Amino acid sequence: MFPSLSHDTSPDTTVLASYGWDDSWSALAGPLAAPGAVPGRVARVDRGRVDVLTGTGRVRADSRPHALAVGDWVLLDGTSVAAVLPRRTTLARAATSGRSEAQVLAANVDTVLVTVPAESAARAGRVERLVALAWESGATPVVVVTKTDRCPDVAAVLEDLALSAPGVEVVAVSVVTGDGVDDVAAAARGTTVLVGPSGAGKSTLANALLGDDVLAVGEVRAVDGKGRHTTVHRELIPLPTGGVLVDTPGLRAVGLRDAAEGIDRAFADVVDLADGCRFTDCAHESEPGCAVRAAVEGGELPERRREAYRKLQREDEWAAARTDARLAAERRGRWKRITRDQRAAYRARGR
Ligand SMILES: Nc1nc2c(ncn2[C@@H]2O[C@H](COP(=O)(O)OP(=O)(O)OP(=O)(O)O)[C@@H](O)[C@H]2O)c(=O)[nH]1
Ligand SMILES: [Zn+2]
Repeated sequence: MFPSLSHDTSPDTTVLASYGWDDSWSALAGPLAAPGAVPGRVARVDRGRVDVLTGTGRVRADSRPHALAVGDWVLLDGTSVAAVLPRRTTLARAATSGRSEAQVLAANVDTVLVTVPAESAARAGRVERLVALAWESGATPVVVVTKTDRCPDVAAVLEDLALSAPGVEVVAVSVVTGDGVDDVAAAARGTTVLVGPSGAGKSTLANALLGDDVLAVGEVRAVDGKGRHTTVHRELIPLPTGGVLVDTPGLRAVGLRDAAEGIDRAFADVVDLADGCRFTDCAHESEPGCAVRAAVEGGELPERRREAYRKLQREDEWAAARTDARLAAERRGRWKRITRDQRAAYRARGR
């Protein structure tokens, strides 16, 4: 009933596959399917409405009551979302502007390309934060050093970053010379997002990855289901080298939230050392028998790594406390309502 890749090579399936549809999505969709349901991927989210890319074109659909994100796979019943397939990964950040919930930036992302301009790569703090965010989401981070044409000693930058992102692939690219564009394309496995500070070269790199399909920044040519070229917003774009690029605005500065595991993975070197601390809840500040501080003093661990780890942990704990405070306030509110309702019921009975 659903386009399955191994058995069906119709144009619809080919188009759907270019958005990332595969046999495992098809298997997940099966049990949720009502007759006539059409699978598609969310490319754009507005209030209560979504743009869904299906095998036969773009459909504007009513998403209520689902809370959808770019990258979600859904089943459409006409122009309404009948079902949402379970997410493989969820890229979320702490919401800004005083709200304490997380904000889902994209769903089902496989690869997070963390861009850092070669000239400012020494400020690795941002890289560490974004690598932690990527690990936490369930995706695989790749560090991309951009604008290498402007940097006299790329090798030193790469060496430095390897310390800031242990176990993470690091690639170097210059869109000016073209060096490394193929490496980035190869690293962009599955559904990919580009994250990093403003001016890091994300849009330029996206255009380079998209090759000839590019019209201008903000617009690309895409082939619709009928084989026509149409201009679409660049939210979810098939890459000519395979994979899909998701453009998520607002992925420059991110706050971490509920990201303890992601942080630990991004700081695997520090966590390894922490196994040797005397206290299991050691904060690596002034506790006796701290193996992390001993490693810093012995020159095995850069002090900035210890500091960066603590900083992200504190931030994450603070976000968690804020969430707890909100939940507590909600509980209080609910309790007030319950007692008020009870009193009202009591009075009503007494009459
Ligand atoms: N020298 C050099 N300049 C580059 C390279 N890639 C991008 N740039 C320039 O860097 C500037 C910023 O590039 P963008 O692609 O707009 O950066 P961005 O990360 O998308 O920035 P935001 O949209 O603000 O997040 C532009 O002037 C680009 O032309 C490169 O490989 N080498
Ligand atoms: Zn310690």
